[in-house]
Amino acid sequence: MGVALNADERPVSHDFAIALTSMPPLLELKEKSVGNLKSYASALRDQLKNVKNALQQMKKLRSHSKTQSDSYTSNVFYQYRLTRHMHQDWPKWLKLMAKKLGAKQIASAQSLHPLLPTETDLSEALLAIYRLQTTYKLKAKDMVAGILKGKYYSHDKWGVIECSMLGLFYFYKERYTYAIDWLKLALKLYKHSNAKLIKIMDWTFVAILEILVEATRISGRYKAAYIYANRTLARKPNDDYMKRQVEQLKELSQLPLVPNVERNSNKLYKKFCNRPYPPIVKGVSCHYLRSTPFLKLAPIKMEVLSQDPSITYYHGLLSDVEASTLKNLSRPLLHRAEFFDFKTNLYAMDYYGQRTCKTARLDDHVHEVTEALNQRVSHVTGLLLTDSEKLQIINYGMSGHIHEHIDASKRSSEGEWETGDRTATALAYLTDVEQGGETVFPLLNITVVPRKGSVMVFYNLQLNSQADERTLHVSCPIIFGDKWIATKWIRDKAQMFIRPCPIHFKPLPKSDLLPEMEVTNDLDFIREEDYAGSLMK
Ligand SMILES: O=C(O)CCC(=O)C(=O)O
Ligand SMILES: [Fe+2]
Repeated sequence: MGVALNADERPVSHDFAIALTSMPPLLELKEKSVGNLKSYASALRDQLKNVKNALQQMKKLRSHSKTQSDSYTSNVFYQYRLTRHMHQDWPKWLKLMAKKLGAKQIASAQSLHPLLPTETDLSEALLAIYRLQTTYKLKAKDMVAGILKGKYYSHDKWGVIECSMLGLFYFYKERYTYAIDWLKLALKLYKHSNAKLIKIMDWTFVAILEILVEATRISGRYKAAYIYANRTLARKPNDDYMKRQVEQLKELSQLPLVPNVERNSNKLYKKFCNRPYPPIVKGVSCHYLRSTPFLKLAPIKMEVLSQDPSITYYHGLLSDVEASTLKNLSRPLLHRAEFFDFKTNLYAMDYYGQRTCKTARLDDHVHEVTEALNQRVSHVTGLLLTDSEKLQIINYGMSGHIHEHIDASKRSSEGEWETGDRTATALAYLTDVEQGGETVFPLLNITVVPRKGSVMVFYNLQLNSQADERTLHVSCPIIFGDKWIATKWIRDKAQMFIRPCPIHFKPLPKSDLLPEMEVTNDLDFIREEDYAGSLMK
């Protein structure tokens, strides 16, 4: 349940890290900036040419005067030429020198500035890497080599600055082991990098060493801290703080190595998403569904993943074209995910990174594909989609995920929602995902791998309409790829005669396995703009 922040407190962001749909504008922006910088460089080159020409001309005159024995006053040729040159050419050169260079390009760069990723965007990107690395226990050196969970991907190499930023980010998150790995990698990469460029971006070798001193000292790795402090001092011999550090660390480094225990995330999704890849999906049974006249003509392959609670995976329910149509219909409507706060009965902005995705709702009759999907879901489930919610499309962002949750409202008495609680969820996968992004039911030990065109249906309610807490599920952080889904939440009231509560129904005992879903002030939930902000000041 969320704590809604005031609209004014929301940091401005372009949502670049939140959704992949934001990436094409970012790439366009990059192309524009490159074009602009090229044109600026060409203006500077033209100016340099002018200066060189002027020098050339001057040199010619000077050498002329030196080689001639006759004096300036007696040589009519030289006299006339020099007079003309100094009178006519020089004011021209002066004018060229005074010309404001690249004014057009500077104005264009300034106009692009508000469109650039903000501090919040960068914080979210750092947080995405953090989520990815800590969920899947990835090694920094593997990530830099393009290896994610044992699979190699062609990649844009990260350099000193990317590694240093991550090092500092982990440092602020008090995850020193990761911080040290990233900072050490940054130092290693420094040797093969353009030091001048890195310096322009305010990173120096010694700045990285200084953070390493802190990270190793705070985490109790005194020997390493002593070495880094000495290396820093060698570069900054007058640094009194570092002198004191070296003295203290010399003594501390005699102590046995006992690194401090680091805080570990207790988030369920992290525990359950990091399983061997590819996950083994154990279905109960698999057969063709031919239960209605429609399905007799077009049988659907179904995998029963769980009988109680019922979770079924229907394959080939949507074609590739239909999946693309749903994505395209939603694109203009996508916005940062909100979540329903049952305390306030309002949709609230998700400031705590519980859902790192963009969402949109599509009307049932907006297109023949939305109608067809409804019809097919109704055919395979036998449920009535009257009063069901509008189709929700989700586009996950960088390392996008959804924390553990249940789809039912979790209230004991139905009724606040006029059409009843969410009997079932029909979740259509609109993309395959290269790695990660599985839907996991931790309490049932079920992992569902997204398959484009397949629809997974699970029942959220017991037959007495109370939430079935065993359906707790998460969407694991995407490791590589693009994940889109379409979710249809089917409401309870319409199923009154289809799913009646039997007379001798025994409700499930209240589960104490269900995590408390209140937003806590756990560091995992804290938006990291403060950290990234402080990195850049
Ligand atoms: O994307 C997924 O795998 C799960 C989505 C989900 O749980 C939801 O939208 O409620
Ligand atoms: Fe869900």
